[in-house]
Amino acid sequence: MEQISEKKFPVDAKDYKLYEEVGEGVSASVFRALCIPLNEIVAIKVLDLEKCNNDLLKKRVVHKDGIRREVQTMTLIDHPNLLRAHCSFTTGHSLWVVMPYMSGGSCLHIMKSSYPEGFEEPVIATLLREVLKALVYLHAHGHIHRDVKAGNILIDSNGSVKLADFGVSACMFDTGDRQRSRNTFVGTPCWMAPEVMQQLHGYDFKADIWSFGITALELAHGHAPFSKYPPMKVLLMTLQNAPPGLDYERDKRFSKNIVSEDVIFFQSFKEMVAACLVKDPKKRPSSEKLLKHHFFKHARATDYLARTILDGLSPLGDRFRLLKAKEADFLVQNKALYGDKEHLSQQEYIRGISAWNFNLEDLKNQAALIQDYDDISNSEDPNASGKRRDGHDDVGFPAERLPPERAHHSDAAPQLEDALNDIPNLENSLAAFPVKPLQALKYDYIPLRGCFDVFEDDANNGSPSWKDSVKSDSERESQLQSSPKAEQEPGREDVEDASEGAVVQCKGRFKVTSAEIPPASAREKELHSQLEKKLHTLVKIKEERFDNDVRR
Ligand SMILES: Nc1ncnc2c1ncn2[C@@H]1O[C@H](COP(=O)(O)OP(=O)(O)OP(=O)(O)O)[C@@H](O)[C@H]1O
Repeated sequence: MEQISEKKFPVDAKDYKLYEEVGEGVSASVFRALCIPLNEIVAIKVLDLEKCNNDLLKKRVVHKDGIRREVQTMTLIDHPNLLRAHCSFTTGHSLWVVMPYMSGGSCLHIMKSSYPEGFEEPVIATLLREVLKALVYLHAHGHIHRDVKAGNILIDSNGSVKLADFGVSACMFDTGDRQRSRNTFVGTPCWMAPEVMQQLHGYDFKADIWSFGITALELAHGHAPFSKYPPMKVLLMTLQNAPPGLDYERDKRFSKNIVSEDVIFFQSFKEMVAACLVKDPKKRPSSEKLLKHHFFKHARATDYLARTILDGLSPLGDRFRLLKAKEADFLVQNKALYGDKEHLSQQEYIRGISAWNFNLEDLKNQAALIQDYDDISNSEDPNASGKRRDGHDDVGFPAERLPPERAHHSDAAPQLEDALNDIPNLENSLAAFPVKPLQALKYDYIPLRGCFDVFEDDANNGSPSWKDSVKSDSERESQLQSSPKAEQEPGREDVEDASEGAVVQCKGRFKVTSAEIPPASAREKELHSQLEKKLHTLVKIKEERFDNDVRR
């Protein structure tokens, strides 16, 4: 039992009156509640400890130790932008964490209810600045948050912003078992940094900077890049594709007038995101440095949030109920399409499901993407599928589009050999991967794969061809080059410019530039191809294991 706040919050369930449910996560339900002796409204996160012990959650590293760590972190931290627990206690099989009630709810909920296409620029800048202040504090105190995303950014009625959910946070100063937890695979796939997925050399607080960049895009678009894809595909895409970023064509609502403030905003926003989404963590700025980025000059006082995005919103409980009802409808309507409910029951997806659409065009696009993977694998080794069935030896890694930091190395071949040697680590990482890849990578469910969609525009729908879209984008880019922008701000030397190099390939709206494709020697090519095959097999093995687990 713990007690931290200056006010004495009681540590007995009978002193609280639970009202409506206002949130739900993988491991917990959150209720609005009254603290009777203090006559104060609070939020209580109720974690079912029994449930947290089940196998699936264990895989997600949300077991009792994780929960204990979360509560510990929540009680020790002390920063206005971090959600601090008042107290915690167990009652029956549950752990109750009592915290301040954030009546605006999470940014994710607000977007789902009222801003499905994302927020306006000053709102984004304000939200992100507040989150970044929290990260500066956490990092300075040796913590990695590991789950930065819009769903964990909470807003109070006066517009104050707090970063929540330390369920997967880790301490940089941990040793022994705790340190090993930094070599595990935790977080939410869309927001997860490549080095967290790869687990080749561990990771540090720069993983939060990547997630922060993804969150920036999430707030701008209403959903995270790749969010329509199932987790295993997100993993492949994050590792293989060029980092996502703001795209002039797609995001021109942020730069309505070519000579206005909007262009400056767009350019600084784009640069800030590009700085975060560099695959080499060493090249990402620290949170402290990022906070100095001129993008944050567009941020306002937090009461601006109360006057804008919170204005006119219905009470959090009502919004939550509505979203849940939509999700339930979706499940009923699509049960026939998607098969048994088990396939849909991964919490990460259910929570995002209300914004999903079924889109035939996109289904085709996704099928085409998957075909690419099949082709690569099959063309390079006609016996590959037979080998995969045999098991562990033939496990793999993405090769052709390795991260640029690797591709640029002149001694790429030894690094690839390293990567091949590290395959067992990657396999372990994937073994801890929490959720079943849905159908997109399921070769035995071809008619179903990739049927989920969130927003059409992600998949280049309706674009005449990728070449056209790239051309128009680069034309606009060159217009922007001559516009006033602060490229020379301090810290830019750290920023990898994802736009350098000619665009040679385009998947959806994401470009692969020549800078990212190494001039490969024969040995490198051979290693690339081996790695690629091995990753395919690894993904298949993981899926089969998951299927077996679910059947059991
Ligand atoms: N203090 C609070 N006030 C209001 N709403 C809250 C509060 N804490 C959490 N919520 C709501 O409940 C949701 C789930 O909470 P939380 O993220 O802590 O659960 P979780 O099981 O740890 O989720 P995750 O899936 O992110 O691990 C949040 O997204 C938010 O909408």
